[in-house]
Amino acid sequence: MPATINVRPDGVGVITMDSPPVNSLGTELVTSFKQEFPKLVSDPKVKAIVVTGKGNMFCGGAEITEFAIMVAMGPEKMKENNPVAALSEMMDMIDASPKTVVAALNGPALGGGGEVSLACHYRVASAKSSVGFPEVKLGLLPGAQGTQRLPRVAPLPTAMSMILQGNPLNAQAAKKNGIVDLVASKDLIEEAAEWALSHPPAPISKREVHKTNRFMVAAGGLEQGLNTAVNAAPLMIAPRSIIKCFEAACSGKPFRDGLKVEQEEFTKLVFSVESAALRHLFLSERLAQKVPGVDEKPLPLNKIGILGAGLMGGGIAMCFIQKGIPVVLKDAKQEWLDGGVKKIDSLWAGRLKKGKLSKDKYNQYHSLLKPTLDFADFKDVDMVIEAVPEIMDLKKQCFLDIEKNTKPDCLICTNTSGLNIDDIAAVLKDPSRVMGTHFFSPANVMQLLENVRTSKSSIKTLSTGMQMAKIISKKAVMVGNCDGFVGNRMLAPYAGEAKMVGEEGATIEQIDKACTKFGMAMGPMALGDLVGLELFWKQRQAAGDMKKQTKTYYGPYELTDWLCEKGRFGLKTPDPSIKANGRGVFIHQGRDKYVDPEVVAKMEEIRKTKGITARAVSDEEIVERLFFTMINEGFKILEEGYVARSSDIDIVYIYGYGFPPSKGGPMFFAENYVGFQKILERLKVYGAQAKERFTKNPHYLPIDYFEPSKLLEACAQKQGTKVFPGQTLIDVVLKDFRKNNSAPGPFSKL
Ligand SMILES: C[C@H](O)CC(=O)SCCNC(=O)CCNC(=O)[C@H](O)C(C)(C)COP(=O)(O)OP(=O)(O)OC[C@H]1O[C@@H](n2cnc3c(N)ncnc32)[C@H](O)[C@@H]1OP(=O)(O)O
Repeated sequence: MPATINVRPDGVGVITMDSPPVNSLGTELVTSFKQEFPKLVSDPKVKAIVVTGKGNMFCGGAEITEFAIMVAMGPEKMKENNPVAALSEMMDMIDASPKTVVAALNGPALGGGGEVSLACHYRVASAKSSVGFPEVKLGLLPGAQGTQRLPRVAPLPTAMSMILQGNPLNAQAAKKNGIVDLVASKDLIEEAAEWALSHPPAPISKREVHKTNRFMVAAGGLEQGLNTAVNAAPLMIAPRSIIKCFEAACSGKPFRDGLKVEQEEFTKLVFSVESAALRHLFLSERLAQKVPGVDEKPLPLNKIGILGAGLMGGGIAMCFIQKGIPVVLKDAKQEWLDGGVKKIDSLWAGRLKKGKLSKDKYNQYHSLLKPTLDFADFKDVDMVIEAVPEIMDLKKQCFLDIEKNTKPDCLICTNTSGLNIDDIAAVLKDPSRVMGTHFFSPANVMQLLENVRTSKSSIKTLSTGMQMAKIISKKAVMVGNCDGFVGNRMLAPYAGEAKMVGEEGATIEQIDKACTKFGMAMGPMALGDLVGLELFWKQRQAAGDMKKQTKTYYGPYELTDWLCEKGRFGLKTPDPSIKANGRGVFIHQGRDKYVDPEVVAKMEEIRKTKGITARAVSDEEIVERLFFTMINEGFKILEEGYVARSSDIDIVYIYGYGFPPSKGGPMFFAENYVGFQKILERLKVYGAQAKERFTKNPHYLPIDYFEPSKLLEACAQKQGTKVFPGQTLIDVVLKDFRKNNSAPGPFSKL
């Protein structure tokens, strides 16, 4: 039974929520709770009741997978079978108990779990427990009475921060804010039982909202909270609904009337595409950890070697050290090593100065870092991550040196973002030890890790790579070894079209603004300046033929070449003569930036050379051309088998490229916001325009990124087909597609 009861000798009935892994309030648990709880109420031997959770978790909230089922039923059917209404009834049942009910918080009480605790008359918490309402992160609000109960116990600013931002409170803070009555010092259940026996029933629903909270609402306190929330996430609709619920709670309305508002707002949110997107991300993030076929026990990772003490190598070293894992950091020259260590130290010292890092931790971090020039220091490491410059021969030589100096089972990983990892690995006796670990810059900050599977990587290697990401708290996605992997491969057409619409007449400001208005953390032009404009330029130089670019034509390169030839790579290249801390497309001064007038003049010159007359380009066209080509590339990656499922692409884009979470990632956006048919149709239109440009103007090369993916075409044919709640149509179509087509990627037959 997911809810179990037992009666203690002192007459306290204990009901335990037991639904692993997090005691989420699925239909089964709620039904079982509603059957068992009345037994305690009616049992004459029971004097008081304690509600608790099994294991380390009180309760992780409503069962998130059931929301998709609710939505699939539609609002009408939902009236008959509504799991959240059932949850609310469970709250009423607890609240109305004639016997005192105490929540014994044995661990986190989140969302619906927090609401169960507030339905109880009192809360006794273990020191390691917490209370939180993270629903807003799923585009929702506490829909099982939480919005009406919390402002009846906590000060409004606390309640707002908890529900609008989803910030949990630890037991001590919850006690300070009136949410928890006692933090247990010895035995949680004993102390909760004692509290229950010595206090009368006191349902929160009967309490008046504190007059300070009422006064704050009357004085406009809610608007401030709303503004902060809306500024932080302008595309989200949940904050407005949450504010309506607070208004209802704090305006003197009876509890039941407030619940009606909460119910209405919750229903609106649960049916919204924003909430669907955020729920998709929650589940996708966890699904990405389950890589098909990668199921061996990982190797232990007790010590790590990093080769290359540059910006990436240093950032990667920090990730391990901050988790207590010793790192041997090697470079080829003392000055490079010193520079790397200095940079790392400056980051830790900065945190020390701001009080964000203790002196002890700072010292501990340094004790875990061993800088060296000697490969022999890699003799006992379990994994080496190579982060040297992107030069194939250099990487191959490094791999041979690593092989000579490490244990035979030590993993050898490369942080390359552009080179073929199979080619690098081919120099080794045992290429099965190799995989790609593509970190994003700055590596100690960015959450994404693209783990790259080569054609020879062993399952043990891949399992260890996924485990490594968990240890250092990265969101890892396993991808295949294709050009640019997932993220940069999809970025190429996006960046290419950004340059193309610029040549056609859109201004640099307009291009970036259209993308930030779409929700991107920054526009493509600003992104280029941030990551460094020279990357692609150097790749093309290395490939030997500047005109041909690397393998395919990703839009015009004249402007970037001109900037790179002048040494203006973006944020990393200051220009003291104009007081710029970075110069690329933009002149960066402090935190401000403006488009370099010389860039505008150069763009006009390029247009003149190519015989182009600038035209007005609409924001809509910019968005379609940049994002639809990016999405098309995502479909091609799926059809070629370089990624397991569409949601993995979404995770890459959310955590690595600043794609707006409320749009769920590019593939979710394609399926749920735009529709495959429209994308296909627009790709054809823009593709025809690109073809005409190429045929008429000798300055252009043919573009193949408008060529529609076969998988996209197959999805467009099936558009509108119903799939099981929680599934995506892309993945359903993909399954058939993979059955009937062969493809080069490692996931093509999985
Ligand atoms: C009506 C109500 O007001 C509405 C709600 O309650 S909405 C739900 C609100 N609750 C939440 O948002 C909490 C979501 N969960 C979490 O934040 C974290 O999972 C946690 C802090 C509870 C545990 O974190 P952690 O120990 O790192 O484990 P984590 O990997 O995240 O989760 C373990 C498993 O439980 C699942 N899970 C966690 N919370 C869940 C939930 N509320 N519903 C369904 N599944 C859940 C995860 O998907 C994962 O499944 P998997 O093993 O198949 O991958």
